[in-house]
Amino acid sequence: MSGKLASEYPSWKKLQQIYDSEHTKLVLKDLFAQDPQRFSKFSNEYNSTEGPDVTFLLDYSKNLITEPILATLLDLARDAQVETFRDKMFAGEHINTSEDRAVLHIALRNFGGFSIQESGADEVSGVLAHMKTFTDAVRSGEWKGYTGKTINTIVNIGIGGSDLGPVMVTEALKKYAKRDLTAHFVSNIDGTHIAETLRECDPERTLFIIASKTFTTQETITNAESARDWFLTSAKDKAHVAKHFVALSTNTKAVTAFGISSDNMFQFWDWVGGRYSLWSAIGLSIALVIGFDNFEQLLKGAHGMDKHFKETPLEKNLPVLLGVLGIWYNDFYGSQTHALLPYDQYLHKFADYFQQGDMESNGKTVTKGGQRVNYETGPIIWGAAGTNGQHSFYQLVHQGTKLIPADFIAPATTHNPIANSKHHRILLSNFFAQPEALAFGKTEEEVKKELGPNASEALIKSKVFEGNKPSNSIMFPLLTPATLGALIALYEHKIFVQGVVWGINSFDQMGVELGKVLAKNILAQLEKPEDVKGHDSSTTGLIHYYQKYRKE
Ligand SMILES: O=P(O)(O)OC[C@H]1O[C@@H](O)[C@@H](O)[C@@H](O)[C@@H]1O
Repeated sequence: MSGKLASEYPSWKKLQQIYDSEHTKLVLKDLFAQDPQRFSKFSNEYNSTEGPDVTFLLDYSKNLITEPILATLLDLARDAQVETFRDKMFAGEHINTSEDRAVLHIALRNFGGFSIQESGADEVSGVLAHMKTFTDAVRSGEWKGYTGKTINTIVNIGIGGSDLGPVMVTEALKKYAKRDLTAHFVSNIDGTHIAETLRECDPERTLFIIASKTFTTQETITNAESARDWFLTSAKDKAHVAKHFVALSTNTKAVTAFGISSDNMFQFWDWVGGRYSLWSAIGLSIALVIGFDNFEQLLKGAHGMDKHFKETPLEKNLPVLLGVLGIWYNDFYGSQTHALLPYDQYLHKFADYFQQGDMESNGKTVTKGGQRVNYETGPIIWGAAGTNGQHSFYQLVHQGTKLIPADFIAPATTHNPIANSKHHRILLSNFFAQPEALAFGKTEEEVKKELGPNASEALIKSKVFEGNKPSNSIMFPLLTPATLGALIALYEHKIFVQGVVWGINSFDQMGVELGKVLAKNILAQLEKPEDVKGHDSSTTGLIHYYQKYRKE
């Protein structure tokens, strides 16, 4: 991000030459055969140096790299000044240039004393204390609803970054959940979402958490108003709203205007990006579900990874390694997507979460300086929890025409060792087998041997696995709050590294604006066909069709 396009760096040019001349020779089967030390060379164990013990293994040996290629990829990180920009982020410099903001999710989990000057950074511990007091009161039953009953249901109303993090983490840490507190998450403007949720709620025992950084997001405010109307149908008196509605926001004025008292508002700051906000007050639903101490462990685990990212040389720096490996496929192999494949049911929302985390951050076409890039930026992120994916899309990953790099993620120990951990052993055997199959495939010779002399040529060909499909494997002892925190921070920083190399601003999201503006304009035209003006014939035709058939 030195004002240049990434493709102008000497290291980028060198990588292109290496790709052109060597990629056909980069065959995992041969690379492993040639070097018995390949695993130990291309794997790293992470051990936290601060806070709770967190450890995991990153095995990146099944990538289409050699030592010189990796060294050149790391040169690319150096040419792009990744370390300088990382240090600027940690110091609170306004690296989100288009919005003139600092990028300080690391300040929300700063238990080890990074010195950060930005205003608001010194208020974090106060908000955490507020969250703790509130969380303890609700969970202990001390906080009562308007008829004196305890809270047994929470409904987080938010969208995007004000929804996906809490959803993913409460699912991931369900083992730590207070089971007699039900959590719902309403995000979609589709009235079905709030209507179906409210069917399961008792107004006397439900707490609504209105989560919106701006407190102007149409979906969230509309859902919150409908929730308030529903609540007041039973509670009647507006004064009761105080016991049942809290807000998580940076916008005190709008929160107060909604009718939520500032005592029931949990603050955060403009330097917390929506997709990096689960560590802030936006995490209140997480703290309510798993308890404040576990929430703090999550934060501390992330802080450990922040330290690792800040202090570890590039060669051993895990977010940097993941970042540059992704660039190798995205920009030189032409891979369009990257799959996140956790072999842990608790992580079933992990890919959904990083769809926003990665694609909203790095789905950009112009550099910070306003130049159009002449290379690919952010990959399409997708995935599902294993082994479900194996019975669905893995066919294409194994035998389709596309190269899909993937991260396999799994815990060594399960929280649910039912049937003497038989389930977990089967799960893990698949976690080990899939990357192996992807990397090494199955040759025509092997298939022929298996099928015998009478097999047709076509059948033989259909059973060949070309292999040579790259993957990373991440394994940790057990999915604890601290481990999850470290894992999320690992991917956050990977996204950062890639954004710096591509020279883009990973921290704005201008691309979500146009659709919002057009929808607002159309909303005002929906009543009468003669009001529908200023559109192309397709949009006009669609609106007219709606107007013909709607029943309201
Ligand atoms: O938290 P609020 O302000 O409601 O925003 C919710 C979401 O809105 C979207 O349009 C994006 O900008 C996201 O980054 C953001 O997380």
